[in-house]
Amino acid sequence: MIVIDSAGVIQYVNHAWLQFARENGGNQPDTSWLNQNYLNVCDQAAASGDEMGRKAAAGIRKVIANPGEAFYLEYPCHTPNQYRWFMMRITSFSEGGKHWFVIAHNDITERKLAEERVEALSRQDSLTGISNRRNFTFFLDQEWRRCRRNGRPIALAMIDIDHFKLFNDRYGHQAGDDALISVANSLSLACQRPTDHCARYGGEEFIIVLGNTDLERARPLVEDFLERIRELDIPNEDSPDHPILTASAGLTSLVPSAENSQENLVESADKLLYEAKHLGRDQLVAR
Ligand SMILES: Nc1nc2c(ncn2[C@@H]2O[C@H](COP(=O)(O)OP(=O)(O)OP(=O)(O)O)[C@@H](O)[C@H]2O)c(=O)[nH]1
Repeated sequence: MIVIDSAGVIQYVNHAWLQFARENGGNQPDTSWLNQNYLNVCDQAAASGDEMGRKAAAGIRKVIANPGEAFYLEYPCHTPNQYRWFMMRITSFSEGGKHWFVIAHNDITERKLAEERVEALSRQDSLTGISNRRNFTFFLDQEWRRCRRNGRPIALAMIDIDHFKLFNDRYGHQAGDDALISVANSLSLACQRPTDHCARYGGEEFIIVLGNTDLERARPLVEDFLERIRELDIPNEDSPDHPILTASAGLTSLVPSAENSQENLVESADKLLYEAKHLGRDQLVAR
């Protein structure tokens, strides 16, 4: 923590400040902090392209201009081998007819790590560990915009496990969960390009987006996804169609434009999946 005057000149530094400076390679003597202009330090950082330096300087000036206000800034401060986040807090007090400004930096790394863990979990399907529908929507939106900018096609496939109710009824819900995990693993292994993404869309339904891919190129890829599910060789002996776990898929592709939407893409794939189910399951319908 430091205290500055209204010109930005440091009047006081506490023990923790000095210790942090020593531990972080500052080899200046402890007393040299006093009378340094902290605003200048931030301005110099800003001039060398440091965005946080610019924000800090602006925040300090704002509180100096309005001493009743406070300013908070969360900023990363990583070293090559340490992930760190700090929060800078600027408040003021009056003493001897003058305003003084307290600048405190608190280590908030633990909180940031916890927030990042929560954020990652909120994007993940809790059973299978692959993306959930929310994260898929986010990815589709990015990929849609990219393909629209570049005038490139985007393909989308809906894949639904066949007769999964019969599977659950015969082998139990836990075996059903294990089967979903195996299917998810095999689909995510197959989706390796940065422009591809697979997610669990709902119960026994998976969704795959293939950026930069037309129908002709997408078709064999989705056929391969269905083959990978067959190759898992998970018995589904009560299925009236096949004694192993299979899936049906609907696939479509379009070039994003003002005349169509992401919802159109998903709806079309869903309709084609419905057709695949009605044609006898364990197959792809692509159009
Ligand atoms: N074990 C398990 N089962 C699930 C999960 N989510 C959905 N299901 C089951 O998936 C089954 C889906 O049944 P239906 O929608 O009738 O579809 P289906 O039996 O696969 O039939 P078709 O799709 O027409 O081939 C239901 O029995 C759900 O309980 C899950 O997380 N774990």
